[in-house]
Amino acid sequence: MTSQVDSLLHARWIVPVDEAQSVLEYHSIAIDQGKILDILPTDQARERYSAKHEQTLDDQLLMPGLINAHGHAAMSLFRGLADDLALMTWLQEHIWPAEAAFVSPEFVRDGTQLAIAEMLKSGTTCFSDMYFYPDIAAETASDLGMRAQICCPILDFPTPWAKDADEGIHKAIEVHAAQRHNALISIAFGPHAPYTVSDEPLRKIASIQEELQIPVQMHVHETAFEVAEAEKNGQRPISRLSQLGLLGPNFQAVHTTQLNEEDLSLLVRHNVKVIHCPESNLKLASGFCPVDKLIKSGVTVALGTDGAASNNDLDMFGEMQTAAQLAKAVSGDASSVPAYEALKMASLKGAEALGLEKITGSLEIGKAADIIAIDMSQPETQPVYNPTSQLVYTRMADKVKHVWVNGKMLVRDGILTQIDIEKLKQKARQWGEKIRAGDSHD
Ligand SMILES: CSC[C@H]1O[C@@H](n2cnc3c(O)ncnc32)[C@H](O)[C@@H]1O
Ligand SMILES: [Zn+2]
Repeated sequence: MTSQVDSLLHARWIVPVDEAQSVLEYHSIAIDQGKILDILPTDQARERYSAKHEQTLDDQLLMPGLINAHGHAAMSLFRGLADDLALMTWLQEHIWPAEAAFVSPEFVRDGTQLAIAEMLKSGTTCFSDMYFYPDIAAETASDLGMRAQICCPILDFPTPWAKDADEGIHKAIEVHAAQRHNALISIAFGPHAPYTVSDEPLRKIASIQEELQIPVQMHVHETAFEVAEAEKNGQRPISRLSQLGLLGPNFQAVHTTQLNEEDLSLLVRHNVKVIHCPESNLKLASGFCPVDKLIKSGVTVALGTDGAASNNDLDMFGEMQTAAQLAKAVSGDASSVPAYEALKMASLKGAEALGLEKITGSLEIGKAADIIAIDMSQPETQPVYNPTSQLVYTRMADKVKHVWVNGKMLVRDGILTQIDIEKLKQKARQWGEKIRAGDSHD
């Protein structure tokens, strides 16, 4: 007697991302109702299960979908608008004026779709977003079947979405309530940075997040300039956030390129999650996150691309490679962030950072079927001594063949199943023309 399941995937390799750092050969995954029901040797799977959809993935590797733990999805429409600039010049003289002129619900819908198309095609199945109109971003991700943490933006000054921090907090609570039954979407507070949000709203966020258990994501210690400016007022930002009661296991600190011993011990003591965005830090010359030191101190470090205007792509395989290589350069130790650790940062650690580790981030029985299939047959991946090494140190994003989120196939043979890519590219080109012409909506 065989058990009937929705899908059965037979793979040459499976990298589940587990404690044992397993690499399974000739194993299969049984999927039912969007979840992983079983992982077992293929000969046993053929005896035990029959499936509505059965696929044999010769020369392919199955692994958890990647988790992009920090970004600004709709900024894909600003890709290449302002390059080769330091953070504050880039933000104040180029990005914030462009956002004031062009960001609208339609901009966010189209830009988020463009980002999701790019992320899915390169193997990301879950992303964290911090941008204006988070209600629209949540709806867009959910409609396309993508998993996301949506961080509602909170800044002291007027933005396209809220007139001040108080309104941002109020609207964030509404978005949280509206999305609470959506299995694909989780909502977080997104206070932008210590230099754009004052003490009063931060205290408010600290108390609400504790009560409602809503995560908080924030750019923190991104540059030496940020920390030096804060020190002029007598306190480093991490120390200030600690005093305001914001630091805790639900706090996601993005960047942290500047950490002294006191900062580090606060992050450790409060079990703060760190989100490392190496390519954005390199491009904006922001500094280097001491990843090796953080991991050795027991801090959960996840990976993010940041927005496409500061990266300039949303390729998490590339980010993994950069993270593994940069960690070695920064620590002066070639054994820092070995391949499997980089893989964990882009999957299981990402899920842990976003509080989604019971749902996604690894291939485990009972978790959602958020899975990607990688073509390992190309010349640049031969020979395969160690599949994990190929995944991190060679060019892999273009080898993503299939993608499933919650058991639903969103990419088949490299083609998006839910998105009309030609129509989407046409919309992106139209936005590009409008923005180039400086033709704002008001
Ligand atoms: C709160 S909405 C997001 C806000 O952040 C801006 N942004 C994009 N990238 C960065 C970065 O690396 N550091 C700081 N702020 C960034 C984005 O343009 C929006 O205004
Ligand atoms: Zn960012």
